[in-house]
Amino acid sequence: MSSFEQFTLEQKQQSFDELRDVKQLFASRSWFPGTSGNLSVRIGDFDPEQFYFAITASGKDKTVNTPEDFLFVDKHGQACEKTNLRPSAETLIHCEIYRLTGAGAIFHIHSVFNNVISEYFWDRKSVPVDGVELIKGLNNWEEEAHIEIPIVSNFADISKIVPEVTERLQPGVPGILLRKHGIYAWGANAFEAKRHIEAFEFIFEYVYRLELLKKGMS
Ligand SMILES: CSCCC(=O)C(=O)COP(=O)(O)O
Ligand SMILES: [Zn+2]
Repeated sequence: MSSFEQFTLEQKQQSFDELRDVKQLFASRSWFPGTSGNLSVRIGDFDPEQFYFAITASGKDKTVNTPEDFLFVDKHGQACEKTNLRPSAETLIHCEIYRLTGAGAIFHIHSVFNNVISEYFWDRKSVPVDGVELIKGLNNWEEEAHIEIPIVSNFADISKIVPEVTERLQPGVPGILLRKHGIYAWGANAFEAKRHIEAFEFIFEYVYRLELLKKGMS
């Protein structure tokens, strides 16, 4: 079984650099209101028995860069190195998504569109999406694809959200909505996770505007 000590300083710095680039880009899009959101990238190969990832520290203003923005945790969400930083309060959700999918990166943002849509479709526990071109951004190339984006409960106690994530993850849908909270999207690497979160946000705005038009409320 691998241990965290195998990773070089350069490898660790590369993970932090990757997170910093995504953090800056998402901040420029106002995707981290009120210190919300968290980002992680896995380091090394995926082994369900043991894996490690870099994650944003909890409660930080993600629109600014400091030398203390990220830390490494193991598959249980425990810090790998001595640090005063606390990993994201939502680290356990990242741990579970890595365990279930073997993803290489997981990004979480709060937006008005993802919050409104999660509440609007809460009764059916998923967001139906029909034939929108940007579904291809989720790597689904089917003609007129139909997808259902799962919505799970939001609890202050994050450990209570995890079993719903386990139960509701949809094969072929690299994201999950937390009710009135935000979207988690993941991919094989940071490039793919970014593409997925962008596709989801486009889809949420599309669905929102279409529902308004249907009601004659544009
Ligand atoms: C003020 S946002 C509430 C917490 C949250 O939903 C979030 O995404 C940020 O939490 P973190 O501990 O990762 O800073
Ligand atoms: Zn959140």
